[in-house]
Amino acid sequence: MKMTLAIAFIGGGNMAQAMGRGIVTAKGSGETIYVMDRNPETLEKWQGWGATTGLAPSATLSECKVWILAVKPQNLKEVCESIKPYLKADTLIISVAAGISMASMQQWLGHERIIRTMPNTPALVGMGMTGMFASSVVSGEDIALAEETLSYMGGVVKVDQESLIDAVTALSGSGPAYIYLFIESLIAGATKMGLTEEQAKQMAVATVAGAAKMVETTGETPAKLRENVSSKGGTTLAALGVFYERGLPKIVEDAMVAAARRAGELSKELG
Ligand SMILES: NC(=O)C1=CN([C@@H]2O[C@H](COP(=O)(O)OP(=O)(O)OC[C@H]3O[C@@H](n4cnc5c(N)ncnc54)[C@H](OP(=O)(O)O)[C@@H]3O)[C@@H](O)[C@H]2O)C=CC1
Ligand SMILES: O=C(O)[C@@H]1CCC=N1
Repeated sequence: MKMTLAIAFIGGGNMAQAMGRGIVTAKGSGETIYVMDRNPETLEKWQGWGATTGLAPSATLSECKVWILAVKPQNLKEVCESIKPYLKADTLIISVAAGISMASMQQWLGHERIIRTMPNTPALVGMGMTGMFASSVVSGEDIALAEETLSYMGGVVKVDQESLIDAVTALSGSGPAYIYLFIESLIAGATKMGLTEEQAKQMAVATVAGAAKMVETTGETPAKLRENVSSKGGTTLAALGVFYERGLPKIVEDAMVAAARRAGELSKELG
């Protein structure tokens, strides 16, 4: 027997699929999920996970208590206007859109029960991180429901000011891309030194994952763990010297500021 629909993804692309996959893995099936996306090829993947799908807004949306808004910020206003007729008073909206303010979504939807979140794509493997902000009109029950939904994808951190969602975007939302660039660079450096692509990838991935796990589990600061690797007069200090000389910490800070600034620009341009 088909299970009752519970969650609707509005937009079924990259971020929604990462989140959906987290739910499917945790629940064993996508039968409680409804996905609305205008691309039939995108929907095929969801159908393979057991989800119900639709190409355009329909009454099926009203069957779902939680709606996850997962279209690009540029598409959000038109999408909100198209789904608005199917909203019920108790529908809980979770937005994952970068830069779009709570006030704009409340206005476009004529609805107050909205939670703003910033997830990341490692949700796909249950190792996501989501920052969330709920306004004072959202009940404790709805916040708990949002946290439960998001916990299928990994960790959840609540922030108490909406503006901090831009900082979350600059750290964990966009962050996987920074780490992928670092991994790409490690692989490129190692293959130039003669390791095969496969060997380099295996070592780069294990190094990044191992270092992150050390920070998570040892209770040591990242700075102390870095010092533990850095033998006096050794190889690590030779490498770190280049990173400092070229200003890596400042480069990272500037990059994060650029991401947060872009979120602010999206807000000004789109709502
Ligand atoms: N990707 C990431 O790592 C992260 C993304 N986000 C946020 O997630 C949101 C989605 O991003 P992402 O998944 O990368 O984007 P995608 O483009 O991969 O997915 C959005 C999907 O929604 C569809 N869509 C757009 N408009 C409509 C419409 N009117 N009706 C039906 N379907 C529609 C798109 O179709 P089409 O392609 O035809 O436009 C596309 O399939 C963004 O707001 C982004 O800020 C947040 C955190 C991380
Ligand atoms: O690049 C973007 O705008 C989205 C938001 C965070 C990650 N991807």
